[in-house]
Amino acid sequence: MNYVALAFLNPFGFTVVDLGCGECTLLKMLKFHHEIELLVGVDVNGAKVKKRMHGLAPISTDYLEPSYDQLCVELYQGSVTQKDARLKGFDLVTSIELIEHLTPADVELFSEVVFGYMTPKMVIISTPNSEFNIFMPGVSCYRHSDHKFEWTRAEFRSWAVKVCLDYGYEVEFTGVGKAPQGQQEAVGFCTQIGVFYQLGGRDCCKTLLVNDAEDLFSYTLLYRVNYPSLCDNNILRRVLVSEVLYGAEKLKNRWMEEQAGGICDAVALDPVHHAGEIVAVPLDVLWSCCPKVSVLSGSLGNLKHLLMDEPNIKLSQDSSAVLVNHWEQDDYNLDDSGYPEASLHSHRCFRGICQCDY
Ligand SMILES: C[S@@+](CC[C@H](N)C(=O)[O-])C[C@H]1O[C@@H](n2cnc3c(N)ncnc32)[C@H](O)[C@@H]1O
Ligand SMILES: [Mg+2]
Repeated sequence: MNYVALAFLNPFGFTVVDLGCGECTLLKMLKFHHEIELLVGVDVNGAKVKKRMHGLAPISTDYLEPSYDQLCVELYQGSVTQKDARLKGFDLVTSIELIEHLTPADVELFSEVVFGYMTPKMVIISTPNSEFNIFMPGVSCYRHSDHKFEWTRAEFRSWAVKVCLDYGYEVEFTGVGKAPQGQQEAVGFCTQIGVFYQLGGRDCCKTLLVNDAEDLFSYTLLYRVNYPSLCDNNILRRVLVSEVLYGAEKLKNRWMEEQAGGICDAVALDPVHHAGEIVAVPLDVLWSCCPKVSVLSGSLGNLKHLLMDEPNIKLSQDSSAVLVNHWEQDDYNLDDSGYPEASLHSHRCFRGICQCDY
């Protein structure tokens, strides 16, 4: 799929269904297209889907470094000859090497379900081109024992043109797998592909009129997963908190290095003297020194607001600074309100980062 084709679709998050998804090979490739927000697979053979569906689960980096992309993957067991209301109105339906496995009567139902009921903006259908079989050693009839037919280019074209007339689409033909030199025009591609575009919106043509009472959920949901996304407020907070803690720790370490190498050598290196001390890293310093923190929070005000009720972050009483332990410790000494008291002796400062004795 190229970006020109995608540009024809909804720019605010695409929805794609792969009919006859089998082992989810196409879905596994499509999940890397950032534009796609809902990716659905349907196959009549549920066992086949179940065997491979976990390959569509998010991996550890999706959780550790989530992006703003949103993606939900759903897999269903069901037949393309039956309607399911959850599959209506998608941007794109793909059907790769499926229709030749259907009886002619089921191809009719497929056309009605896909173009008349699901009414996607775009449909991509691939099927073998029987004219190419002369180049396939050992193929005397069909390429696969389960094929109910294999069409010539003219037969595919005739079916596709009828579908367009019936349901208000236009079609372009292409393919993959070139014939030997000089014979491409006479024979065509190994696999022929029709790319169908819906004409003039969903209301202009013979779409099947289905009212809500008739809407069906005939497919069985096998798998559903939401990828972690920074659009989810809980995930945004989790990532922001870890960036704040990381940034504050780094700034504190820089400050300690400065202390150790400069004026307060003896003091800074004496762990006993500093036990229980806390370093205050001002939010505005974090904001300007940690690009990820500023990008994730959007503004200094937001940063303050987002951290205020965060149990894993200790803020100073006026919420202007993050408090981190001077030395690696398990706990701070907190007062009754849960925060260190504000009797700050800011006797050692570096870029606004202060060591405070509580
Ligand atoms: C040749 S495989 C193609 C699989 C996949 N599209 C690919 O290209 O790797 C055909 C798939 O269509 C599925 N299939 C056959 N009849 C179907 C039907 N009526 N509804 C949904 N899927 C069907 C089969 O179970 C099989 O997984
Ligand atoms: Mg096939």
